[in-house]
Amino acid sequence: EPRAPPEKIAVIGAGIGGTSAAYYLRQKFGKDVKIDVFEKGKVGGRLATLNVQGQEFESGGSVIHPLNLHMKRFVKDLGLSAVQSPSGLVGVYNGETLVYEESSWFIINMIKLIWHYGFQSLRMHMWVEDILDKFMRIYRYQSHDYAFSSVEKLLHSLGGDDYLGLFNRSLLETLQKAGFSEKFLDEIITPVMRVNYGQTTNINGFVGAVSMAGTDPGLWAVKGGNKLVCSRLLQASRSNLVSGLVMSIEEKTRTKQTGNPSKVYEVVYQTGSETHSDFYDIVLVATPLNRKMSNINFLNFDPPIEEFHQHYEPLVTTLIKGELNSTVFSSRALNEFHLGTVLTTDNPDLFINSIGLVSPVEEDNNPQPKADTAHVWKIFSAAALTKEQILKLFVSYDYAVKQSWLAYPHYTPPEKCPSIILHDQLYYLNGIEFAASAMEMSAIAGYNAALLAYHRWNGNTHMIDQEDLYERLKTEL
Ligand SMILES: Cc1cc2nc3c(=O)[nH]c(=O)nc-3n(C[C@H](O)[C@H](O)[C@H](O)COP(=O)(O)OP(=O)(O)OC[C@H]3O[C@@H](n4cnc5c(N)ncnc54)[C@H](O)[C@@H]3O)c2cc1C
Ligand SMILES: CC(C)=CCC/C(C)=C/CC/C(C)=C/CSC[C@H](N)C(=O)O
Repeated sequence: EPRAPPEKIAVIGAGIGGTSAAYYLRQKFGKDVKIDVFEKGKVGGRLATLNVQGQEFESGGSVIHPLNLHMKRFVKDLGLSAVQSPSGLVGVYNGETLVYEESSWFIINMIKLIWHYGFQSLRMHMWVEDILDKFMRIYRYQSHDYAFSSVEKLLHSLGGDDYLGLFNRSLLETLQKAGFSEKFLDEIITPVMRVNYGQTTNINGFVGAVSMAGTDPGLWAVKGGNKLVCSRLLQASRSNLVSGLVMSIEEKTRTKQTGNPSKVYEVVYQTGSETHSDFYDIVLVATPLNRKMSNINFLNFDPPIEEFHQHYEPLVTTLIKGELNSTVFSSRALNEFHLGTVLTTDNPDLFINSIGLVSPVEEDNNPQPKADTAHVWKIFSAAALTKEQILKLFVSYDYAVKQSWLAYPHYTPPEKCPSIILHDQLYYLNGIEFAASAMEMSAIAGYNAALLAYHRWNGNTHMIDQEDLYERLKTEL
């Protein structure tokens, strides 16, 4: 006999991971299960906007890849629309000069790249494309309802030992072995890792490839703000949003109406100054587990659930409306400075990772730097900028606003991804960020956790951790 569906499920965290999990849990478990989504801050989590003089700008997760199929589907199915992300010209600054500068002419760019770096740029493109090609297999597995019990097994199913090897070695090691030159790594690859992950080529090769994919053409964002996906997913999942801080989760035995004792989880949470608790059959934790970010205590588990000491990289997003001092980066005045983004090399004297022109979340255009005009620039830096630092970068500015993040894991390969299954019916989504942190990765983790919870609840072991899925599904329609 099929097992009765669970009565209540808790999801902790209303970022893209938690809200996509709630959406897929509803699809799998049906209309009767009660789903509570706990959120201590704002729905969206690391998808957020900041207001600059009446207009909203992305301050967290901003760009989405054209092949991020879950994000694409959410936008379509939830009645949202997409806008193209700014794709202005990019330069690379090393603290003294621009070591690389894009031109608006495709052919000139090609000649420049070949002149400086031979065919390494083309080889890099092919390397990323091959990794993305294999990455796309996850969509086929998930559309056939297959789930994975660990991030390592998921990665292995995409491309075997080579794929897992990418995760276990640094990007530097992988690219050096593949024959890429020091100059190319320092001047092109490191600046991309700095803008996207605030780190160097010491990150793992998989997140390195994801980061390079973040420079592909056709990047997009959600009109009105990426965080709208989270609120729409919550609505569509018909979950109950609990605005509160989860403090602890404890396994308890409860006698249900049927008279049989069953294992449940007691979730203790705080709303304002009040403490409450509730019981759940299944719990999904959709926030990084560490003291600084979530501080959830797992009580009385046998064996105990390990303490998480996952270090997340501090990062500050600063939005400034002002007139850029282009002479910081080149001898040219602003009316001859056509770069929309300046990336930086790994120079300890530099106090920013990147600076780029941005558009409001409602707009679908490419801002161009113009002389005597104040534009909104987004700066990523490891620490908050001082007024003196801002005045080095801008001739003048009207408005500045900042948001501090613990943004993404500090990657130190080789490392083990935290388990997805923490206990019998207790799941953890954010271990996937140790492979790579991106919106689509959290959406994949949300879907995977919903499938895993469903199959484990119903004893469908044949739908979990299947080997050779790619070969097996090749012949299926
Ligand atoms: C500055 C920045 C730029 C980025 N740019 C991009 C980009 O361009 N493209 C891209 O794809 N990705 C980008 N990312 C990464 C992307 O934003 C994240 O990978 C993704 O949003 C993570 O989503 P999540 O739901 O897993 O976690 P989160 O968004 O962190 O959600 C977790 C939620 O849980 C809540 N929570 C935590 N503890 C508790 C508790 N005890 N009780 C209740 N609630 C709790 C938090 O408040 C939070 O809302 C960027 C990230 C940052 C910070
Ligand atoms: C998950 C896959 C296959 C692809 C995602 C590619 C992608 C969009 C990578 C970007 C990841 C990231 C963390 C970017 C941070 S900064 C983004 C942007 N440059 C900005 O200026 O805000």
